[in-house]
Amino acid sequence: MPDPVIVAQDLRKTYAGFAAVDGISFAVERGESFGLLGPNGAGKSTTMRMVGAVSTRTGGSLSVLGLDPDRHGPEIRSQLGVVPQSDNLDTELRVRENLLVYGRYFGLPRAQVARRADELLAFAQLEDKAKAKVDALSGGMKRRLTIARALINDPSILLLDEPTTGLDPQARHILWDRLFRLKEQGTTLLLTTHYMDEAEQLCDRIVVVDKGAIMAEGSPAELIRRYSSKEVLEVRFGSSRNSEVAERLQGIGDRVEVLPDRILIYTGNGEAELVRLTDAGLHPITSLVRRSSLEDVFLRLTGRTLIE
Ligand SMILES: Nc1ncnc2c1ncn2[C@@H]1O[C@H](COP(=O)(O)OP(=O)(O)OP(=O)(O)O)[C@@H](O)[C@H]1O
Repeated sequence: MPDPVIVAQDLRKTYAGFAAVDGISFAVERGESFGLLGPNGAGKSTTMRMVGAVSTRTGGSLSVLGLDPDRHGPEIRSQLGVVPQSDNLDTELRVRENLLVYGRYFGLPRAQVARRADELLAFAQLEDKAKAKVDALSGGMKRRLTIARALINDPSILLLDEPTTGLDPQARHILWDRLFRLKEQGTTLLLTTHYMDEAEQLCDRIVVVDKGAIMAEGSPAELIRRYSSKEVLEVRFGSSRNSEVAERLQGIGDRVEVLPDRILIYTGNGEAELVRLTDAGLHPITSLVRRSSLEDVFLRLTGRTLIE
């Protein structure tokens, strides 16, 4: 049963005649993780600002939790959590104090905010940093604190603008893990990213955005199936045979990579290569998967790469 909590129809935002968002439509279902994927300047942040009721639209319609953000800003903002692109934490305050002060902006009772702050410090894995200065935190910790702060009012929807930009791989993985946890708890996530791996890891569905318009929509797997031209066949023959088999793969695929437990065949046409493998007597294949990338989907749709 569809239960959309954010619905945009032909949504537009122009700045002095320039269309930053040029008629986009999408619906985010309750509890799903939905991504706006696109390069710099695509219109992702502008869309997020309209959803978050901090910027008004120029045209089209938008509904967030059944309300129009242009008319019901305060009600919507009280039910959302917002994680902006750059952390705007109060560096004069300590870690826990940041949560307490933010909670009071929402007019929540002091005892409730204190209880929630402790829960969120645990959630963000920052319990031992409660009294630390914000400046003493790593980039990943600051992001987690920003997310914790956005959750102080127990929002049903969390908006995240480029949540892991600038973080190292380990910090990104910790953050993803926290976002998975939120999703498990039923929070709807709307996030922007220009990282394909992030979209693949985190999002149930994505829209690919470029120059203010939607180029494609679907689950990462659907988009890859529909638009990607490159494929990687991951073939397992049984590890003892890998080196023997590798010698017989000359001329198959564009490139062959032999790993201890499997062989990866990079190719433009997986079906054709499978037939060739079988014709070459290379079986039994114990398992086979096709993998491809959203990077390739984007390139195919726009003729450009995501990070330029
Ligand atoms: N306040 C503004 N005034 C004028 N132009 C703006 C304003 N805000 C955004 N734009 C323009 O609108 C376009 C979309 O910007 P937006 O920040 O939404 O892109 P984005 O996809 O979020 O990119 P990034 O990944 O860099 O944040 C850009 O060309 C930008 O320069």
